[in-house]
Amino acid sequence: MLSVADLRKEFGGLVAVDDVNFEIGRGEIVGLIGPNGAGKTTLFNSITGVLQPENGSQVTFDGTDIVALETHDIARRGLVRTFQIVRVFDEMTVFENVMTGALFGTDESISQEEAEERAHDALAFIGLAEKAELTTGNLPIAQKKQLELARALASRPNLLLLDEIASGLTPGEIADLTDTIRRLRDERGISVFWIEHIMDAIMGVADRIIVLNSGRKLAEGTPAEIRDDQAVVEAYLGDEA
Ligand SMILES: Nc1ncnc2c1ncn2[C@@H]1O[C@H](COP(=O)(O)OP(=O)(O)OP(=O)(O)O)[C@@H](O)[C@H]1O
Repeated sequence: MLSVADLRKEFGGLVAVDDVNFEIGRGEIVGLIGPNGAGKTTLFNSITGVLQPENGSQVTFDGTDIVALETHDIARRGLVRTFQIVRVFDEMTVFENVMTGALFGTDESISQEEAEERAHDALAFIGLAEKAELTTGNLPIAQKKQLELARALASRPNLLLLDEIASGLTPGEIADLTDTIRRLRDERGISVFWIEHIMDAIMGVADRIIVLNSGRKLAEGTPAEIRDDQAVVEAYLGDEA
């Protein structure tokens, strides 16, 4: 469903993403790991229209070339992301935040009632229904992260891009979050592409892992293959795992 070919992004003389190629299939959970500065966030930004990649980069989503499209246009086609630093609106209620996803994330024009239904459904699925009327700014970080997921879900994504959603959470919260992400795939058919530094979060749930190092794809394989890959251990996992 997502096909990336020869993706390249430079900042001045620095090649942050260096001719990267990969595909993500329908219903897959794919992890993206690598050391700080490897180019993971730049790769996400180049796919989602936040950054314009270099000429010759190809990004195709469900058969459509999305390289030149704007972020909101890409989101409306079903490719939706969360951010490393949560970007929920603190002064709004939890429900109002999820409504922004339901109303603005989707390609169809839907009624207020339909949007409210989608928002309630997303909150219930993520396990935040009881918090719907609380002011977002007062939520603990784990619930803000759940809220980001609920807002993304309310916009009916086909592919969800998660940027370090497990950071700052306790092991118990990470286990709950991982379970939710697995359910999003199993029960809603949503594919997931997930940047993560916390190996316990990603290794147990990913079908496949892509490793970036200095902008290049260093390895790609099942979690077991990646753990055993000598080049990956030397570049990254030796410190992290
Ligand atoms: N807007 C920018 N302008 C200049 N250089 C940038 C910019 N954004 C990122 N970089 C550089 O590009 C490289 C890749 O950064 P990026 O943030 O994509 O890495 P990352 O793998 O996401 O790192 P982390 O795990 O720390 O989030 C780094 O050398 C970084 O300093």
